[in-house]
Amino acid sequence: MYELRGVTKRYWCGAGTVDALAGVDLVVGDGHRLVVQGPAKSGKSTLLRLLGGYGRPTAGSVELDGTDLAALPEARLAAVRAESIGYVCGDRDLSPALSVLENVESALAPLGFDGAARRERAAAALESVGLGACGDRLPGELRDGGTRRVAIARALVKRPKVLLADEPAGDLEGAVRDEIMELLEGVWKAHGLTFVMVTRDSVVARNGVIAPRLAMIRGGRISVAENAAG
Ligand SMILES: Nc1ncnc2c1ncn2[C@@H]1O[C@H](COP(=O)(O)OP(=O)(O)OP(=O)(O)O)[C@@H](O)[C@H]1O
Repeated sequence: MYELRGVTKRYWCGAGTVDALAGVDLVVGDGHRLVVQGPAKSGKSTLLRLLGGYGRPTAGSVELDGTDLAALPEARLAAVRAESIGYVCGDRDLSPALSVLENVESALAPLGFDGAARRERAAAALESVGLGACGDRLPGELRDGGTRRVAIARALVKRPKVLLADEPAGDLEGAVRDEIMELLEGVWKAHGLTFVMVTRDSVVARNGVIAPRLAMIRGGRISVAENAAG
């Protein structure tokens, strides 16, 4: 469960400052899902990064299961990220020179699995996103949203309790975009994950299957527009 209280994130750039988040209060229950939609530069990625334990707020607290991530020493924070948080950020974290299987396996490197266990888990994660037969390919050889599926498998392979997605269907259109959203919906249902997604795209945000609970973010301030049990 996430509980954010009074979260501000201020960046210093040049002579000025930007409050990317300006006093955010937010609760996301265990196994619930939340979609946050807002325009460019409204604070979406900053919010998701703080939920993921990347960076610390300037003020306020970001609690995951009662632990304030902002107060953890860096090594503990890195451990929480590696064990508990799956992060999908388009497909830019994939290594083009590694095979699809190796890309997924690499998420397990900090967790101390031996090679056979890594391969077994990675193969299962690829199977779960419909890429069971593609492990030997390079990411660049996949088509039609395939690299997004690899990125989702890479986030899932550690079996996290939280899945965070930053524009997971960004740049995709039509049927391929819908397939990725349906995949995420299926993942959420199958794994009982706490799921938070941020997007500029109001079509994605309002996609009925994925967004029973929708929040809007503007200028670093968040408001939950619809509040089903999601
Ligand atoms: N590392 C940084 N240094 C300085 N300013 C930053 C930094 N990261 C973000 N910002 C600023 O904080 C504000 C919010 O940025 P953020 O990336 O969180 O918004 P966003 O809604 O994800 O935007 P986009 O949809 O364009 O990716 C913007 O004004 C941005 O320029």
